[in-house]
Amino acid sequence: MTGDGVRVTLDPMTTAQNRAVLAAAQDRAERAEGTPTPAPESLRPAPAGQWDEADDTTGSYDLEARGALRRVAGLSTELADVSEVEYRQLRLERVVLVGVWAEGTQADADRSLAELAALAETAGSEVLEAVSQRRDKPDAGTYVGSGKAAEIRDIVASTGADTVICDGELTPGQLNALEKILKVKVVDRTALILDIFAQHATSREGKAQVELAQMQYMLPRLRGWGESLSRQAGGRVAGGGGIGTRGPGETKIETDRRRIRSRVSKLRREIAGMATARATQRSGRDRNAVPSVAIAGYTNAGKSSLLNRLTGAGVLVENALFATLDPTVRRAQSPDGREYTLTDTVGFVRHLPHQLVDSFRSTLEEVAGADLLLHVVDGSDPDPLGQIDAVHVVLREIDAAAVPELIVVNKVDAMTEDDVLTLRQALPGAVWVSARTGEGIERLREIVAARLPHPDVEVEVLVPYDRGDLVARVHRDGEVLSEQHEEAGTRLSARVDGGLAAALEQFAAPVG
Ligand SMILES: Nc1nc2c(ncn2[C@@H]2O[C@H](COP(=O)(O)OP(=O)(O)OP(=O)(O)O)[C@@H](O)[C@H]2O)c(=O)[nH]1
Ligand SMILES: [Mg+2]
Repeated sequence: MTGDGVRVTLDPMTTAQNRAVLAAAQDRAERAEGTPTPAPESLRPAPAGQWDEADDTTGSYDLEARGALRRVAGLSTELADVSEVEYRQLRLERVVLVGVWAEGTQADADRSLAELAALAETAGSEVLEAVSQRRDKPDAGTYVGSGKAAEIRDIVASTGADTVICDGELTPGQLNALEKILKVKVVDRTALILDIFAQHATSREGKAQVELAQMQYMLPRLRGWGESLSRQAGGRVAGGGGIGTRGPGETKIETDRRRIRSRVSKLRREIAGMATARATQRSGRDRNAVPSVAIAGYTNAGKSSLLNRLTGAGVLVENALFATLDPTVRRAQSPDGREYTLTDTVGFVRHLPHQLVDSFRSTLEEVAGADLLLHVVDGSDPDPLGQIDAVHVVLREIDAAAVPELIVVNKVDAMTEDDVLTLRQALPGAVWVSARTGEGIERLREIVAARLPHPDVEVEVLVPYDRGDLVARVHRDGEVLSEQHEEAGTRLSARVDGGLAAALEQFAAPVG
């Protein structure tokens, strides 16, 4: 059955986040419009004031570099390899969004499309229109019903869109059938998220992980893309001179398949190698019994901002989805002087493509292996509880559900008092902070310190003055209960872990 169609013109003022993402996208689009010859322009630094004000708590240098890279990367649509082409052409396209709304309220459906819009804009597209349809379930053949498809075809024609983005993961058959009707390229939410990851990956490991996910997405869809590409010859794909002209024939598809399969195995091997190196570093930290705290949460919740606020790390902060892909580990210190590590990680999203969860598994082990999880929630989002649920789904997938969790509601500066009151009832154990203003950060530091695993051996020692190194270690890794300077040395009463207790044994002193 075909239900009622709802045509939504996205109100860019719905949420502050959406507004800011829109502004950033418009900014990008304007800059791109003024650059008919992208190469020289892209090498010029962005004018001052274009980005968040430059300060080392926002990693603004990285942001600038990313903006420049993004445009240089646009040139790579000239690559002849179909497997490299398909993911690099979403940016700066003019898109129509299409959602099927099968469950939940109208508000849920609107939020889902608003998120799709934010994703599209993060990828560099310009959103012209958003349409959603109420149905029991997506149409098996064409995702939306056939009547709706015809309506969307008219919208595409009248707005001059060159791409339609569907809010789900579509089968190759659905993508194909829709392209036949709409006469423009159709991509799904999974491809869109993969595209953003591809644009944001910077490290060798991150790039390999994204490419692996892309290849796995690509493999079953190869034929579909081939057909659509050949039919689109001479189409309006932005910046893609020649992309549409290379429809691979049957043999080419077979060759591509083989090539992708062998690339997949190679990438798996590479990623496994890099994961081993990281595991070695991690076990080094474990041996020294440095407790580890992982920051996780929905994308754009303010995880990197919080890391910067707690450690002055200078990690990239951007009002864009999936700004962070690589884990950053920084040392932090509790108010009582103990050291621990804080790790910033990739953000999660509703229906995070399983290909990405799979290929980022080794990175996400940082979360699963942590002693404490700071689950950062954007309190100013319209649906913080929905975001928490989505994060829990991913945490279960990566076997991190058992890690002790501390919910940190961020962006309280952007919340109304009413919102705070409502959310407080739903989240009684949460800590309330603003990474931006610093509000609540000291309290957070104290709570984190209290939740760190406690060293469990109590010692009473008299350490001679020439072993100041040991005293320093007790301060750094243990918990000092009392300290006195006596003639023969420093008398310490402290709680430490087993390793340190063994090193201190020779200086054991009777309580006195
Ligand atoms: N109003 C307000 N905005 C904040 C706060 N913390 C972060 N932001 C903004 O939220 C946006 C996202 O911040 P990030 O720190 O990059 O968020 P993230 O969770 O690391 O995002 P991803 O790495 O993309 O998943 C940026 O525009 C920040 O300036 C806060 O306490 N208050
Ligand atoms: Mg981040």
